[in-house]
Amino acid sequence: MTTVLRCDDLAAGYTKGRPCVRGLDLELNKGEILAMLGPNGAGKTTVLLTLSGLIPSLGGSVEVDGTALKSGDARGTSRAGLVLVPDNRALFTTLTVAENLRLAVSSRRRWTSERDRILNYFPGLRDRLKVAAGALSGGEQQMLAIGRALAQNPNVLLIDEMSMGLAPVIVERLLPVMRQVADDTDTAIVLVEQHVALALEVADTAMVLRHGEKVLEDDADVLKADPLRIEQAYLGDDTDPEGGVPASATADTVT
Ligand SMILES: Nc1ncnc2c1ncn2[C@@H]1O[C@H](COP(=O)(O)OP(=O)(O)OP(=O)(O)O)[C@@H](O)[C@H]1O
Repeated sequence: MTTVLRCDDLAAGYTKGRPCVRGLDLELNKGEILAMLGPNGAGKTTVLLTLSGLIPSLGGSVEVDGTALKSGDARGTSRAGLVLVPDNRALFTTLTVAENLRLAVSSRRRWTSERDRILNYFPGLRDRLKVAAGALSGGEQQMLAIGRALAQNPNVLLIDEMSMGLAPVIVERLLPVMRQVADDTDTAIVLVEQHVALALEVADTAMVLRHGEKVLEDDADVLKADPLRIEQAYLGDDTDPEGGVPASATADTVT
């Protein structure tokens, strides 16, 4: 097992001295999938933005493949092989599918082979290569966003709310592809996901963040067998039903 992503005592947020994520330790091996779970506002997106250098960290350290990342250095982070698929997908909507992919492939020589490798994961895009990204369905756009990230051959792929705006049936199809990618390429994947049960099906480990702190971490199989632990981690001490009790972790969605 080789650790590819490690963060120690990470503090993250938007105002110096007022972190909304605190004391986060995280270790991920090559080819492993971590499901990062938690209620709205727990800090999941903030962690991904910090890991990818899009916002500076407020404390702690992050390493990719043993190399310490500089805080807020998005370019250096991307060079280290850490790639984010943001929740808004950030596609060039007026460019075609092929053009979006082409921009992510660094070598002209490898373009065709890289394109075909990505289309093997997402065969639904094959007939859509000449279509503008903005004209794709939500599921196709997500495939393209992930495909574009894969074209950068990441060591670590961070995917924020892959299922945002997608029907569960599409999510059921996409998540196993991420498992396949991790197995084929040894890419480590952090999945921020609201579809808890589906995420646990493909993940190796899972953690729950709540109010900016890790309140639960275990093997995905162990948590799958004991969904009450996840439910309790989401709830914390908020037992007031008026406050909104989340759906069971056995259900498709916990928000
Ligand atoms: N740009 C911002 N400026 C200031 N505060 C922010 C900003 N974005 C998020 N926050 C705050 O940071 C905290 C964590 O938010 P974050 O979006 O990371 O949570 P999340 O777990 O990803 O939630 P969700 O599941 O709803 O996306 C929240 O209190 C949120 O209001």
